[in-house]
Amino acid sequence: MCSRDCCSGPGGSNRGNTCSDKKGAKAGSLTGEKIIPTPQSLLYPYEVIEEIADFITKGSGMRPKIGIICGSGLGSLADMIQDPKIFEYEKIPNFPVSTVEGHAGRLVVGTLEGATVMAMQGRFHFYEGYPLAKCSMPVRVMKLCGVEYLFATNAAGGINPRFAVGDIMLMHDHVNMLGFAGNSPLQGPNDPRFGPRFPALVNSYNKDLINKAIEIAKAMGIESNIHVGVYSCLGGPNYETIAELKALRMMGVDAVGMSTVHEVITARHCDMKVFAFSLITNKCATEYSDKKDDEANHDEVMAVAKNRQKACCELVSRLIREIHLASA
Ligand SMILES: O=P(O)(O)O[C@H]1O[C@H](CO)[C@@H](O)[C@H]1O
Ligand code: HPA
Repeated sequence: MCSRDCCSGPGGSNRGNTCSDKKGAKAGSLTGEKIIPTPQSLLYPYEVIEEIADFITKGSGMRPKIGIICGSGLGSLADMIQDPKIFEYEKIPNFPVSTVEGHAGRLVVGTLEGATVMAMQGRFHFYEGYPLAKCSMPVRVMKLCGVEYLFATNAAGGINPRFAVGDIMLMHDHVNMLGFAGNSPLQGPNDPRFGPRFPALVNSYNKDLINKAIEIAKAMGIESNIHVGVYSCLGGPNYETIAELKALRMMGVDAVGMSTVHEVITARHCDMKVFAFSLITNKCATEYSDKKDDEANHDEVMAVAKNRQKACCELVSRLIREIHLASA
């Protein structure tokens, strides 16, 4: 089974759900040929993930314990890493490439507050044209590199009216809208070496880490900018309509974005501890208005992330320090 970008990602000549490398399968087309569905989990068999993980652990000489995914404009989280070994995505075998502004496209391995860490400076989104299994494949790579804790960060729109731009929402749950639409990174045959066929997702977001983060926020004096809430991932790349935002709010969603949930599902499936937060980069309007200011835009998202990167970096580094000290 082919796992290369030719079959399943932006720039690939055979995008969609077909694979001309598959024995006996014809490349599909929209002109009447048979379309061969490629189960998402077959895109990256265990052995391919293992090869990528070997490439990183051998290339860096490290087995990182904590994995970080940098959200839009939050690449500075990876810049904190000391003695970094940097792997450009395009030079990692079988790795996708980043196509979104604010996602540099490199994996950084090194130490942070004494802990060995690896950070994705650039994540993959469904709207880039990648299947979910491909978007979250690096989480499995992290697992096989030795990672036990996933720190997933994102930029998100605040739906909860109490949230202000620049606040940080610690995720304690999610509503998986892509899942509602029948999409999962775990679709296809299950490989039990990663985890069970039917993983439970209650308690996905580690409560101890949330509590520690709240304590850290108090010590940093940013307690009033910290919330605990529910994130929802939509497919994007368009931002939401007012009616969608109203519906999400009625469902108990506090912040909305286009990422993270499939990474968390993949991490929980392989039994990682998860800590995740959303930087609220814009307030989502839930009432109709003619004001242009009410419309989300990626430049604003990036600008707010840049302004708040210091606080995000401090929160992450202090939490990593606590994890490291507790395990030392
Ligand atoms: O979730 P991250 O990658 O932080 O990025 C968020 O910001 C982008 C939209 O401005 C979308 O990609 C959305 O998901
Ligand atoms: O308002 C938003 N909606 C979806 N994704 C986002 N990422 C940042 N802000 C937003």
